[in-house]
Amino acid sequence: MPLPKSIATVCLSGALPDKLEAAAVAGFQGVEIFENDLLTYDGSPEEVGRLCRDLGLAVTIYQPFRDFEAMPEPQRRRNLDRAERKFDTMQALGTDLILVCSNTQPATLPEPERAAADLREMAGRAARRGLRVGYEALAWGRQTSLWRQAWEIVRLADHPALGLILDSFHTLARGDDLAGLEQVPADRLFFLQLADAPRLSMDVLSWSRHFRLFPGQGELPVADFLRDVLRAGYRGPVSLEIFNDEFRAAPVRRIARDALRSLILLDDAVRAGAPPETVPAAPLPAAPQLDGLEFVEFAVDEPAREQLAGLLGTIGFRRAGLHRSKAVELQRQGGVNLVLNSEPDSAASERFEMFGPTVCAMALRVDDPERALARAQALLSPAWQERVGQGEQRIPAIRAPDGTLIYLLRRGTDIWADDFHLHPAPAPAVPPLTGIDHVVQALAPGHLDGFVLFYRAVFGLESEPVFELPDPFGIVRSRTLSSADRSLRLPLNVSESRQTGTGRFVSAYAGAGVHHIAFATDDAAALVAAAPDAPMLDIPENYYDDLAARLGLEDAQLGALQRGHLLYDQDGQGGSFVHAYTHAFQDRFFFEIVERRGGYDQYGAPNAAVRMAAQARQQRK
Ligand SMILES: O=C(O)c1ccc(O)c(O)c1
Ligand SMILES: [Mg+2]
Repeated sequence: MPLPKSIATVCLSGALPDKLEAAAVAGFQGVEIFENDLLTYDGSPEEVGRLCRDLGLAVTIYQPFRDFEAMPEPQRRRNLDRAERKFDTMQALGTDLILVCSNTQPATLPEPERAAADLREMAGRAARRGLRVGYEALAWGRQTSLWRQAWEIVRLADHPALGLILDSFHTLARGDDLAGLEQVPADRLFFLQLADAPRLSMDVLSWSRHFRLFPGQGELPVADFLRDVLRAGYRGPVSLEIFNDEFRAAPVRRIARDALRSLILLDDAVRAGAPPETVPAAPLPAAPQLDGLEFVEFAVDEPAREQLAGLLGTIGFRRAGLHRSKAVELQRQGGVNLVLNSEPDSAASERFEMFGPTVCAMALRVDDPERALARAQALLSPAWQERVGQGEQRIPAIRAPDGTLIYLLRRGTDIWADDFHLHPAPAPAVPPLTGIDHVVQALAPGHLDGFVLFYRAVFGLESEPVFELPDPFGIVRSRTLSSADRSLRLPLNVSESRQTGTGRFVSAYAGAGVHHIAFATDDAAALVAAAPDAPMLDIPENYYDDLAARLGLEDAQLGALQRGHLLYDQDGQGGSFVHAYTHAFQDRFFFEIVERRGGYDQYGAPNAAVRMAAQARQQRK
């Protein structure tokens, strides 16, 4: 049996009953009741305790109890009286554990013996009522800011009702680790809180109060931390304590589901090396081996289908097949398949009715679709089954967090011959595309961390740190997820401004969606030269002047780039990147042609501002 999963009410939005219900529906077994959530609620602690029991939730802890230890008199006495009143609340709630976080007051005395004596007194009073006290080092505590200091005080106090509480954020944010934890007797480890975070350079209090993330969304080694705690013998609940401004503002059910998904993934990450009784008996089905995108599907109607086929035709796409029973056509250029779906009464038409022309599905080639689907389901992403015609293939699918369908195809199988009448394609007039290099999605603010967790968890993608890209009308934040072999690359863009290209796209779609698709080629200049009708985005001369100055390109190379409206980037290891953009289709999504040379592994971020300014000009024409 894995350890019980718990979540602090502070992670979730809404009134206290909404938080509790969301935690229970997601599948948590316990909750930490945050004092503020109780104080602001108009029901008694008894009612809250009853509600938790009715929902099948244990109240794992009541917290926080602040600024208690090592205070001079008369605060010392007052604090002990205050503790008695909190014990009453705990008994009404039905929990036996209170979290005392280390004192942040300037008046606290620099005397561990005093802190220990006060905690011992509090623990003695708690024990008389069958209650316990846990002591946690806040990273910004006045005298106690490291777990080893907190342990030293607990050890000195030496009371069976007093133990240590560990919180991954406070330890990892300080660059500290758990070396030496095995010296702490396991029955002194009272509680475990987990939180991840992005690496930020700011004061640790603000970082902790606003930017914590669920494990797997950030950059801290939370799995290693958990493994160390389990190895030290801890057997209590594993509890998420995430202070995050976006989570507090988001729909509570969505955040609660992300929370549980993060713990399911974490259980699996620590399997190797964790005591077997602390993790689920069955491992998660392994993440799929990915082999790129077999197709991307657009929801269109007849006029949009014709216009989109027209735009694609300028870069060499041709109609290569028609579906046997549905209004669906296959457009193909080299190794790229795009499906244009105008079938009424389908998942695609539903998307089209809501949003207009938009990407409604992506198909991933995987080693084992059934295993990939089982993993997705185990990670709380339900299967989706599209209506199929007689004799047609059933393709397993799941839905991305924005509702986009993700089909799972067995790599190496031909999915086209059964369902499509295929036409022999005429020899292309332009150099062939070799595949889909990347697919960029624009997300509504507040959705990035949930998407990152979904793709990391379900598909085992790796994520890169956030880039900030300047659009003329605001900042676009971009974080890329990709498979280790780079056969799948998914940059995710978010903008707080509604005026940026990303922001306008998101408001037009009232949500998230594919904002652009980059096609790979071996020779971008040749492709653009052979596609004179392609509406390529104009790039200002200043850009090429700067390129010459910055990178010292030769005149011939510079001239070729400029003629082709091509952008250029280099990495420090001899790799380079040549890319160009089409105009947007109906001011919605657009296409990019990319050529990677010499192992270049980025996305031309230095050129993003030039591209976004050119698109803003284009949009105003
Ligand atoms: O930010 C705080 O004050 C705070 C309170 C309680 C905790 O458990 C914690 O980790 C932080
Ligand atoms: Mg904590």
